[in-house]
Amino acid sequence: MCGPNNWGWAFNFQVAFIPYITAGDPDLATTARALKLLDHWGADIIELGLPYSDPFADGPVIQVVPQLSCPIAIFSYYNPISMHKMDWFMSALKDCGVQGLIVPDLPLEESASLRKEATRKNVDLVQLTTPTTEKHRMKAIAEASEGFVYLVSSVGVTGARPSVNPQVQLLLEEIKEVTAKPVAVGFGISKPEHVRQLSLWGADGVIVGSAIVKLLGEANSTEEGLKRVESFMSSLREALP
Ligand SMILES: O=P(O)(O)OC[C@@H](O)[C@@H](O)c1c[nH]c2ccccc12
Repeated sequence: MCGPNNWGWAFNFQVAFIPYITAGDPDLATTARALKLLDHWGADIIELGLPYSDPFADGPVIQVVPQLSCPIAIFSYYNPISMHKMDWFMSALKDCGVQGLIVPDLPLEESASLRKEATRKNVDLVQLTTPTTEKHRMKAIAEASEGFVYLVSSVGVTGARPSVNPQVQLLLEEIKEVTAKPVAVGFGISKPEHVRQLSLWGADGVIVGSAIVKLLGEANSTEEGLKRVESFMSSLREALP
């Protein structure tokens, strides 16, 4: 069960491990299984990507969410959300047992109405800051962010990277000067040494997406893919303090 807030104890005792997978990739049945296994293997929060096809409302995935012990943050671009009435979308998230929402292409200046609706439904709208965000804007983003702040580690797109951007150490120092909220770092994290480094720099959470999606996508079968994800997750979790 969740603790006193939407995120349970995810950030209370350790560096949170936050895997990302995309709903329906390769199919909804696999997503449903993957959610249960990621939860079992120690995910503290799961970021669940909502493709434009918006399959989230389909059966198998919805049925699994209430069975999970870790909180779910839905990850969606603004387009699928804008195709629905905001209160309907937010009620659908809450009815499915979702704790958070991350919308990477919604600028802070345009997020007020979505944040208002999210607050009404007790869904945390998590904001993102990047290495190029000015400090005063980073402060405004952190203040507006609910639940935790998503610190994007590098410019560019998602994808495993050989090392963590060294700028993240200073970015974490700067963001922690302006907020007491947990800060989870994402983009490119794909090795135990990345996790160790971010923990040393003071990250409250590490978000891993592409490396997991790749393991699932490159496997010859769902079974093989999930087995690979299990050993990958265990290698990363071992690196957490
Ligand atoms: O895939 P990576 O490099 O591990 O980064 C996490 C990322 O996948 C996930 O948080 C995410 C998926 N799609 C995004 C779009 C923008 C920002 C972040 C994301």
